[in-house]
Amino acid sequence: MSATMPPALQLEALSYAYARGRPALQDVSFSVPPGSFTALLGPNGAGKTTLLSLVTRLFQAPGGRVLVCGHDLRQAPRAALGAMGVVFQQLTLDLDLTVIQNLRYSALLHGLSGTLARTRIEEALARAGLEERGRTMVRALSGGMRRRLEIARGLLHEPRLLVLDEPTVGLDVDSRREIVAEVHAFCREKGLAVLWTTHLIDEVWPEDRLVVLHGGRVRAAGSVREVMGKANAGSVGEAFGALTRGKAA
Ligand SMILES: Nc1ncnc2c1ncn2[C@@H]1O[C@H](COP(=O)(O)OP(=O)(O)OP(=O)(O)O)[C@@H](O)[C@H]1O
Repeated sequence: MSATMPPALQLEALSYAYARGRPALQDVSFSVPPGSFTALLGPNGAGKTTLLSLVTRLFQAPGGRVLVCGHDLRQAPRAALGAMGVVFQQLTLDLDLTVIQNLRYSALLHGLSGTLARTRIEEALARAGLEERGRTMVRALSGGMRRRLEIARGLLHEPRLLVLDEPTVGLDVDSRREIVAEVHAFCREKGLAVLWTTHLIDEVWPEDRLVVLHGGRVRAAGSVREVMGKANAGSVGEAFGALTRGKAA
């Protein structure tokens, strides 16, 4: 990875408040280095989904900056969003279309057609382990298969950054473990940067980057070892407990 490459994602001083209540995010800054797996770990209500809504431009922060591979989301939204694949927390597949129809529709939205689209769809089917299921209605797939399909769909346009909002919610233990391992492997093999939000400490691997969010604030960010050091903890679980104890200010 080139030392001059900009971060895959850079967040600078992001804050956000819903109409009622206290701010959901306060002065959030961190970056996702190119090719890294960065886990955004926070308990329920920490602000993870709100943060991803700012990163995907569903919401606009009143100040601060979001840069995707060096592209400012506000100044150059097409370039910024084009460099990013997204997997939202809620399923966004059409259950009454086939696997291939869902992929083809997304390919078209990304401007992919003809042979290129067919090649990318074949790659996506293979990546999701759904080669034999292309003509199956999504409704007939298991939860794990649907998630794999969504992840493969998010990679159709070959983004350099993939952001996922608690992608294992609702999956059984085996599917969850497999999907966590697959995305880690893909990140390592293809140099894809990943921002993975979760509240589950066992989804964080020792070589990951880690950002701990609590009460809308970044409590610690860095390598897993650095975050554990900051919390004076012997494990990710201990660090998470120490950094998220009590009410956030
Ligand atoms: N539409 C909304 N209107 C008002 N407050 C909201 C809204 N959505 C979220 N919040 C509040 O903003 C804060 C952050 O919520 P958010 O959903 O971003 O957290 P989260 O870390 O994704 O939590 P979870 O793991 O439960 O999804 C919480 O206090 C939540 O109650």
